[in-house]
Amino acid sequence: MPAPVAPPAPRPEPVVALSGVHRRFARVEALRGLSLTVDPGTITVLLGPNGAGKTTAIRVITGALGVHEGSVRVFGLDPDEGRDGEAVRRRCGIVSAKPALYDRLSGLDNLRYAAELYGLGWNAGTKERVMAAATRFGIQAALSDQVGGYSTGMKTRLALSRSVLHEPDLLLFDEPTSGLDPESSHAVLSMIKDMAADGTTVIMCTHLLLEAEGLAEQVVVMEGGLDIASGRPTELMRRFWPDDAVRLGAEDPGALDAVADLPGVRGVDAVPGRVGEVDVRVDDLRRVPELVVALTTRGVRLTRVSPHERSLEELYFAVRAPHIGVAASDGGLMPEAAARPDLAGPPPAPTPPTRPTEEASLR
Ligand SMILES: Nc1ncnc2c1ncn2[C@@H]1O[C@H](COP(=O)(O)OP(=O)(O)OP(=O)(O)O)[C@@H](O)[C@H]1O
Repeated sequence: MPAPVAPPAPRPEPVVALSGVHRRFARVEALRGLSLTVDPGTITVLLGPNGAGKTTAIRVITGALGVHEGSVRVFGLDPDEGRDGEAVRRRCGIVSAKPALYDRLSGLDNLRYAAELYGLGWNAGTKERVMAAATRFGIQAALSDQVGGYSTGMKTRLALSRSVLHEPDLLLFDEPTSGLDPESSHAVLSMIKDMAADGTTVIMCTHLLLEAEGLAEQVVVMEGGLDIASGRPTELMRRFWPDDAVRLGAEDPGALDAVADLPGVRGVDAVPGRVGEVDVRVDDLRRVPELVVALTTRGVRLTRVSPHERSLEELYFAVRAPHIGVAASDGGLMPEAAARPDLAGPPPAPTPPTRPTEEASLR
């Protein structure tokens, strides 16, 4: 008798659940129906052009901003000031893009003040926490200096130290590596990973797609106050590009035309900026040796055969393409899109995607 199949584990209670959230400022509707779910212990990265609503979303989650419509739940509570705001904020650590610090105070006094605000008191245990946080973020040697003399990176490190003093369950970072040198950025990102590995939930905004690549368990691409796509990067990539692809290069670029007619080939895409290379979409990567043999038998001298892994950058531009009036290229990167870092005014009506057949499922 076959063993009974165990029912799937229930999904854990989300740490953050936003549903149909609208937030308006005088003339701008910064959030136009944003929905977002964040599971415990995961890293969610909010991506999107300037003005997409990322910072507003973070401020709504922390209760710094109320909403005009929709529902916001953080740890199952309403973070609005008049409701459970204080209870929510006690469990959150926040680092904004330009952290507010007291320039005239020393780093230590800034941390001490924050510890007192968190209700930790100033005792041996708190002092130990302060030193541990400052050491973790590499700012301990400068703690007695006035913060006004800190570099941008030192200020960010101090703000990061401050954000973890009360051992929050949810960390919200708005461009945490902005202004940091590569070494410091690397250190900060690996600390964020460590904290998530320890069970802390992290939500972060960044414009640096490479940075998000190694970090995001969930990406949320925002545009005009809405989430236009969200999910695990690998799942989103599979939705956009259901086929596996292999990149081929040849000494004679024209020789690669032959590949389109070979068995199992579903399409061939030029690689922007790389003459003599193409991405070949196949029904199964196990076809690749066959393709190589077929091409070499026809006298094609191959210079490159490598699986083509999609990057988060390609995904980002593919997701945004219909919103900026540039069709998603099968080759991935769209220089036209890269040259338009922001939209002036509301996005044009979406154009049908050329490849992503499941685009309709992306909001
Ligand atoms: N306090 C405010 N008063 C008026 N408008 C605001 C305010 N805060 C945000 N906005 C507007 O709301 C929209 C979304 O802004 P938001 O800062 O959330 O975007 P963002 O995605 O974080 O942008 P960036 O990547 O530039 O930081 C923008 O049009 C912005 O001008």
